[in-house]
Amino acid sequence: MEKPKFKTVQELVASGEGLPERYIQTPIDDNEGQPLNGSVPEMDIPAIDLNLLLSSCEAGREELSKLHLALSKWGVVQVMNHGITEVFLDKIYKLTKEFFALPTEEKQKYARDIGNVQGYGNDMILSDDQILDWIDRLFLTTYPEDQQQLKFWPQVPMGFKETLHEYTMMQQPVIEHFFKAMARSLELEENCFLEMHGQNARIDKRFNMYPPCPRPDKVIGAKPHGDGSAFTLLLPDKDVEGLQFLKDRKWYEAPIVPHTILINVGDLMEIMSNGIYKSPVHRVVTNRESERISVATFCILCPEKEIQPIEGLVSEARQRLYKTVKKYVELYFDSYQQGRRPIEAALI
Ligand SMILES: O=C(O)CCC(=O)C(=O)O
Ligand SMILES: [Fe+2]
Repeated sequence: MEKPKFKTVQELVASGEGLPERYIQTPIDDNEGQPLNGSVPEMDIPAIDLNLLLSSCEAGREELSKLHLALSKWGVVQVMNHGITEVFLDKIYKLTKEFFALPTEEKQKYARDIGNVQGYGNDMILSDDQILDWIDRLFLTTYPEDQQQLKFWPQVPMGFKETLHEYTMMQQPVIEHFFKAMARSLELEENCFLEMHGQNARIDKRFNMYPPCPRPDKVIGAKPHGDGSAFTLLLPDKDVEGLQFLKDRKWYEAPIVPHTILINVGDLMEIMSNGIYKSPVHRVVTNRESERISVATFCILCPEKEIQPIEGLVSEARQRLYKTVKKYVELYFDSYQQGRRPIEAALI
């Protein structure tokens, strides 16, 4: 199949050509005229103990209310005690860094095809007037197995494929626990989200690389967006900040807490929770000095399943806010690149 003609940001930097116009943001109204790299306060999100969340002791109940508070206020928590070892998480970071450090020709072996999101490349270009994000990425569906496109799974660095497979398997119990904990924190039957989630729920992974940028005041790493997932497990860079969340029209920096997993609510959970848990808008800013990497895991519900607010969360006092949606992911990709929030299309 024909490969798209693109230059990744890493190639652009290496070519020394200077900064193309296409990366320069025109003023955007939600940053209230602030330079993109202005300093912002840190958000006060709690670290939640995943093990404790499912325990019925007093401490477990307290943990559930901490979860409820954080997800309704920010839509984000740091999760500790998730059962994935520090050594293993470090291996994921190391392999991701090594992949992006490979020569261009090697990475291009995994370049995505036109019309396919899976594979290696720069920001997806969907229209001529789109302002591009300062990001290169490798996007892979890792579960279920019949949706994997193994030709995009890097052969080098050695062990990448196996580790990725192992990581996906290790995440399954974390995902299941988190779905159950969210249900319990909303006083729902603990399997209700998992049942809506469906057997063929998909897990997508995005390895993100943000090279150092000559104009962090005018160029963005990832434009403001909410995730189209049920929720996202994120390993943000361990040393380099840049991830910010929007709350009440103000940006806040996500703290770096090594070896925790940052979990943010996605649009699908916002719909299922009838808006109680928020899918937060977030962005990534760039900096002049350091590259930044992150690894995002998106839990996507089976696209054929209908998603709607859980009955127990609709009442006279809390009217139903969202329509029933199907194939949300397709709708998502179209709106996302046009800078619109796809979830608005689901509002009643
Ligand atoms: O790089 C990050 O920290 C966040 C990436 C992100 O928001 C995404 O991949 O959806
Ligand atoms: Fe995101």
